Amino acid sequence: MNQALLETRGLTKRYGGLLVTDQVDLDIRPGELHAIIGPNGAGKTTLVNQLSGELRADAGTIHFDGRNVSALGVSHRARSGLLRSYQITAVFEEFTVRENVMLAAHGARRHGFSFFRSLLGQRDLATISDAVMMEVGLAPIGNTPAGELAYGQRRQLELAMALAAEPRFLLLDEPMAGMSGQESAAVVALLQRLKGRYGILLVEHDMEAVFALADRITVLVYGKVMFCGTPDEIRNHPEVKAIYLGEEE
Ligand SMILES: Nc1ncnc2c1ncn2[C@@H]1O[C@H](COP(=O)(O)OP(=O)(O)OP(=O)(O)O)[C@@H](O)[C@H]1O
Repeated sequence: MNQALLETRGLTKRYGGLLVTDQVDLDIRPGELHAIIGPNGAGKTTLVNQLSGELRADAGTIHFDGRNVSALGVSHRARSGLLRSYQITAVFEEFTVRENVMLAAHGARRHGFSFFRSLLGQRDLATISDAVMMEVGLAPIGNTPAGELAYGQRRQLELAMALAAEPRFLLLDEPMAGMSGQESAAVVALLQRLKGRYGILLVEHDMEAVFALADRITVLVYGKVMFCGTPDEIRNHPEVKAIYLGEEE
């Protein structure tokens, strides 16, 4: 049994009288793709914000790779490898796709020891960036300025920039939202390829994608974990079917 790479205990966030996440316990293993589903307003985005460090929890703890990161901010968590796709660095509109990916690769490495930093030259950054663009399917538009990208391509660029930073755990909040059918299919295929390499937490409303991709699924209802299990267990869970999947149908 693998030890959890990302573990939360009693994670809680309230806004006034509203408990948005309520004593959430998660255990996500290395290489696992773990989906969070739940009705609108269940607290999924709030949970992601707490994991990324954008929101400080009112109670509870977050351990990443055995280390308590609860008090760390976004950039510290990102540097330790726990990151959300768009957070690694800003997209520069006038720079090309390739230049943006290179900047992300460079930015994530500049905190290393200067000795290693100096070993990683322009050529290495270009090699890493080209490999990532190939993986994400952005290679054909590597020379397009980011400002000219369609919405779906831009989300793919954000994902490429996160991958260039060589994360250990990716937080993905509705990565397919607003994409065309073709673009969503490309992201599903990409996540299928990435699965196993990184821990991934995926919040997604597209149930077909969730059931195709997830190793395990946590169902959040009114901020509480209602159930956590494999896609088959979720499909056959009467309460989940009634409360969530029934609603989808
Ligand atoms: N900053 C805030 N102040 C007050 N209430 C908030 C705040 N952010 C979120 N909420 C409330 O917390 C609840 C959970 O919101 P959240 O966005 O986390 O849900 P969600 O599961 O991601 O929803 P969706 O599926 O619609 O994206 C909602 O009732 C929302 O109105």
